[in-house]
Amino acid sequence: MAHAWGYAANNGPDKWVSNFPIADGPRQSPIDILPGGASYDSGLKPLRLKYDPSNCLEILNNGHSFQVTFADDSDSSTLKEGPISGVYRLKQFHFHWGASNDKGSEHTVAGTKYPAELHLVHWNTKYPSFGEAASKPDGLAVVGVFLKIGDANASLQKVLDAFNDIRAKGKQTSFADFDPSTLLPGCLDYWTYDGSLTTPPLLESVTWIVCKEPISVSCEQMAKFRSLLFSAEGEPECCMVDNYRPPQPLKGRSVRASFQ
Ligand SMILES: COc1ccc(C[C@H]2SC(=O)NC2=O)c(OC)c1
Ligand SMILES: [Zn+2]
Repeated sequence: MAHAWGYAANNGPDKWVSNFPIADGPRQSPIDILPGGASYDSGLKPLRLKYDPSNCLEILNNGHSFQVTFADDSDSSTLKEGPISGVYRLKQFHFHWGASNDKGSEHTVAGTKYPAELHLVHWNTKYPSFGEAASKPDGLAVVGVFLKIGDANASLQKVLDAFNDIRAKGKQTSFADFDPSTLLPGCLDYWTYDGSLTTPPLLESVTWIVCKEPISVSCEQMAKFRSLLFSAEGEPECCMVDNYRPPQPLKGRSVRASFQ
């Protein structure tokens, strides 16, 4: 029977190690980013992101978050340069958020938690597929973007408007013609470090690229995130909130900054 991990007291992040021992591994994510402890690396290139809205396929509630999935059978939506070498294809994006605005992000910055965090997941095309890449040390590159309470985000609203069709676990609906670059901050300064998936199987295959500048989200939009359910139709309703893993030990890793 597949292990039913989650974010509750009985199956949450502190319990994952029993079925996924790598949870105590040397390069786990997320981490608390200390700007003073990051070293500026002038060799780091600007992020080169190119997304084709026509690759956008669907939006689904997977019981842990919601994700927007992209066609990844060509190099039309890619991440290049930055800290990586080669070409990484966009596979999906999803979010993590809290029950209240004082928590929700996975990465933190000098202990500061943001109300939510966006993850744009890309896989290295030196491998034949996303599944293959997910098990390789240089297989994945995830761009993380913090969300900060402020003005309503018009681009994010397009995603939230699809929520009525995916309220329960397992629900999905078509979602087309969306450009994820409209969810990026104006400034693409970033921190980067070697890490892992932040959910089981917690594979240590992610080059993390965390943007310094947040994007905005309104209080009303955060309430919409919290209207989703961890539970499937017909099950007792359980609000999808606090679907974040707390920061993990750095274990000697260095964090580099693309900016001074
Ligand atoms: C088996 O492959 C997987 C499994 C889970 C995730 C999602 C995790 S990883 C992250 O950054 N945030 C999350 O919620 C994944 O994403 C790359 C890849
Ligand atoms: Zn994530």
